[in-house]
Amino acid sequence: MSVKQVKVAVGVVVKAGQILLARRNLQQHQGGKWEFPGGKIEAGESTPAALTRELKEECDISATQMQPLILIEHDYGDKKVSLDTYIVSEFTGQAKGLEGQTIQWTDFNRLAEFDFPDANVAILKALEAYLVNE
Ligand SMILES: Nc1nc2c([nH]c(=O)n2[C@H]2C[C@H](O)[C@@H](COP(=O)(O)OP(=O)(O)OP(=O)(O)O)O2)c(=O)[nH]1
Ligand SMILES: [Mg+2]
Repeated sequence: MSVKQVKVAVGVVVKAGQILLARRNLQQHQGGKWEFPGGKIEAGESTPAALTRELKEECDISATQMQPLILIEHDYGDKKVSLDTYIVSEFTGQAKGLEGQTIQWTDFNRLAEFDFPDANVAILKALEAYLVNE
């Protein structure tokens, strides 16, 4: 049996204390859940390059500053993911959902109200620690 494994670049985009969320389309893996924008890293591509490309493709923003937050390995059973997660602290452009997905800016302290994929629990913990020390 082959289990799909993908390397994903994930961006926690922060602006004026708010965080950018996108809702995964229903037909996707983990469909209907909220996520931090991002996508698969292509062969030979660095994580920052992949994240910059995905943020432009999905949300129409150009990231200009990012730093690593945490690398999460998670097994969903039907798919294994490695989420190389960065904080995107500066960007240009105005975010919009270019792939039909709903996007939303939210305060950090309201993130618990959103239904995220299981792998994101560890991202939220790391983000809390990051924001406390900022
Ligand atoms: N972008 C993103 N993906 C996440 C998060 N949490 C989480 O478990 N994932 C998982 C869901 C997917 O299995 C994978 C992201 O893949 P993707 O967005 O590039 O791929 P996709 O499902 O849209 O598939 P594709 O059509 O692009 O091939 O990582 C998150 O916060 N952001
Ligand atoms: Mg994606």
